[in-house]
Amino acid sequence: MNTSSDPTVQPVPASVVEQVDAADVTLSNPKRAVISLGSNLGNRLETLQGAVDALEDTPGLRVKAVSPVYETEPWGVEPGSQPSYFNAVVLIKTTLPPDSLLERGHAIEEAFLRVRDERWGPRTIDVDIVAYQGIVSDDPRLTLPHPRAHERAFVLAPWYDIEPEAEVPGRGAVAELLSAVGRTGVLPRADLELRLPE
Ligand SMILES: Nc1ncnc2c1ncn2[C@@H]1O[C@H](COP(=O)(O)OP(=O)(O)OP(=O)(O)O)[C@@H](O)[C@H]1O
Ligand SMILES: Nc1nc2c(c(=O)[nH]1)N=C(CO)CN2
Repeated sequence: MNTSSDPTVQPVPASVVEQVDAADVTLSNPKRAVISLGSNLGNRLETLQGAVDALEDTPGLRVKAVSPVYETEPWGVEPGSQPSYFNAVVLIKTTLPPDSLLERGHAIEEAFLRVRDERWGPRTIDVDIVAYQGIVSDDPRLTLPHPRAHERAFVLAPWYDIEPEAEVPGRGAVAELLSAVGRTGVLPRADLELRLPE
């Protein structure tokens, strides 16, 4: 049937076509991104798994790899002032642009009742965008790569496990950055595991 001559078939507006494409990463040119997850309040493992599942449930986003879980000393605060963190890194493919991915990360944090009060305060969940494709940007709303990722063993160690050849754009190889910062206070928890959503 020639639909263009059928008055009952309406042409699909371009904006709708774009939405449909954005809803399925298999349809259009997905980008790679690296997400860091951290939790030091409540049931830390359950929360990390919930965040992985929530990422996978996002239209236009697929989780491609999930790192081992690390138990880590709180970084950037007085030693002993906070519970230890569970940290993991997730590799995704997505058709969401960076600002929508950031928004989705904030929505996941809200869903897990993250309270924002003090800087680097304890939290049920932290969702950081470590890198998005090779983009380098110093926009404070979304700095890429994450401005402190290259100095955080709790990001570099799990990322290295699932992508040993990875680079932090503009900073160098994850392997070398990890050697430079060391693994002190970052312990693999081989007894724990996050599931890669099916
Ligand atoms: N790459 C990024 N990933 C996530 N948030 C970012 C990024 N770059 C800038 N931001 C901005 O940082 C703001 C504060 O984020 P957040 O409260 O998660 O910081 P934090 O986790 O306490 O500290 P840190 O940024 O050192 O990890 C966010 O509202 C966001 O706009
Ligand atoms: N070990 C550890 N320390 C932190 C973490 C984190 O995820 N793990 N996140 C912070 C703010 O993003 C500050 N300090």
